[in-house]
Amino acid sequence: MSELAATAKKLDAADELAGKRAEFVLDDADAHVYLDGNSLGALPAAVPGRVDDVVRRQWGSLRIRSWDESGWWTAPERIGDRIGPLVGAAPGQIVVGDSTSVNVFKALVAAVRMAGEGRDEIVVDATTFPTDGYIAESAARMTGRTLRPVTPEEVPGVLGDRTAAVLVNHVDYRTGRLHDLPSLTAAVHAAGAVAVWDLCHSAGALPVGLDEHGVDLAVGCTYKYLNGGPGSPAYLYVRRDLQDRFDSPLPGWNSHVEPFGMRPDYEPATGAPRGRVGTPDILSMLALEAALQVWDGVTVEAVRAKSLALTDFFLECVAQYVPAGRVESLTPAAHEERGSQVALRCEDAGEVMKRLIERGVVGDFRHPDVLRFGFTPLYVGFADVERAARVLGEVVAAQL
Ligand SMILES: Cc1ncc(COP(=O)(O)O)c(C=O)c1O
Ligand SMILES: Nc1c(O)cccc1C(=O)C[C@H](N)C(=O)O
Repeated sequence: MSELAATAKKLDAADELAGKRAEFVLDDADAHVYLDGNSLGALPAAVPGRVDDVVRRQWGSLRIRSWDESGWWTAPERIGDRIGPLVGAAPGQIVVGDSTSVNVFKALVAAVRMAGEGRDEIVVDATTFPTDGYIAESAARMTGRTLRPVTPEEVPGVLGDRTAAVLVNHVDYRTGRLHDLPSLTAAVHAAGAVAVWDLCHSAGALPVGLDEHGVDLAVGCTYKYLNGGPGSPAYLYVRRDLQDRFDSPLPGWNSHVEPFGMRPDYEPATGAPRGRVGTPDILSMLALEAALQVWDGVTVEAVRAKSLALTDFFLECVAQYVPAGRVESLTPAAHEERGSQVALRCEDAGEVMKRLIERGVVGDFRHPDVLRFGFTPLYVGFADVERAARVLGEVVAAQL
C-alpha cells in the first residue's frame, strides 16, 4: 500500500461523518468515485420510499385532501425552515419553490425596487454561472437600470450612490473560489445598496451565516450539496426586516394574503410566503424534504472541516501522482477562499475527463479546459480522493 493510500485509510477511520455514506444509494466503493455532487448530488436512501408514499397514498388515495392532510400547502415554508439552519437563517425567512433562475429574477428585481428610484445601476458578478448574468441583464432592462458586470474582487471599488443591487456568487462554479460574503455584504450596505447572494455552490458545503452577516436576499439550488434530486426546487431567502418591502415581480396567487379568496386585486402575504409564485411542485419538493433527513445530527461546521480536509488531501495526492506541469489548480490554496471543489486546468481536459469517467472517477468538464471535482463530505471518503488523484495521474501520463 502506498503512503498516500495508508494515510487515506487512517483519515477514513477517524472520520466522524463516515457513517453517513450508508444513507445514500451509491455503487460499491470500488465501482465509482462520485465527485460530481456539485452538479447533481447523490440519491439519499430515504427518498424512493417517501416519493412512493407521496405518489400512491397522498396523491393516489387522498387526492385533493392532501393539500391539507399531507401538508402539501405548507411545504414551501416548512422545507425552507429545514434548510434555514444549513445557511444560518432563523425560521420564517426561506421559501422553497421554482428554479434558481426564477428566484434570481424575483430577488434581483425586488432588490432594485427596495433600493429606490434614485439608484440606476445593478452590479453583477462577471464570472457568474451564466444564468445569473442573463437574468440580471433582463432585470436591468426591465427596471430601466444599467448592468455593470465586474469580478467579485472589483465589487467594492465600483459601489456608490448609483448602486441599487449587487448579485454575487458565494462560490464560483468554475474555480471553486469562495468569495468573502461578510465583507462584500458590509461594503454593499455601506453604499446603501442591496446584496443578493447565489448560494448554489456553498449551501450544504460550508457555513453561510445569512442572518449573522445581514445578507438581504439570497437564492440557491437544492440539487447539489443538498441532494434534492434532478430539478429539485430552489429557495429564496428574504431577511425578516425586509419582508414587508419585498415587492415581487412575479406576484402569483400563491403569494396572495388570501389565495382562496380569489380576489381580483393583489394583496401580498406577509413573511416568507410572499416569495411564492404559483402551485408548488409537490413531488420534487417532498423528495427534497426526505433528502434533507440526512442532515439530522450533522453540523455544517463538521461538514466544512471534512470538506477542507478532503480538498487539501486531493491537492496533496495530485501533487504526488500527476506529472509536473500537466495540471494547474485554479482553486485557491487558502482555506478561507476555497469552496468544496477543486478545479484543475488541463490542456486536454475534455478527453481526460472522458477517460477518468471510463475508469470510474466521475467529475465533470467545464469549457474550455477545466477538470472539476466536487467533494460532498456526507458521502465522499479519503480513499475515494486518493484513488481519483491516482487515476488522474495515470490518465494524464497516458495522454502525454
Ligand atoms: C451558481 C449557479 N446559479 C444557478 C444555477 C442554475 O440555476 P437553475 O437551477 O435555474 O438551472 C447553477 C447551476 O445550474 C449555478 O451553478
Ligand atoms: N442544473 C444542471 C442541469 O440541469 C444539467 C447539468 C448540469 C447542471 C448544473 O447544475 C451545472 C452546475 N450548476 C455547474 O456548476 O456547472
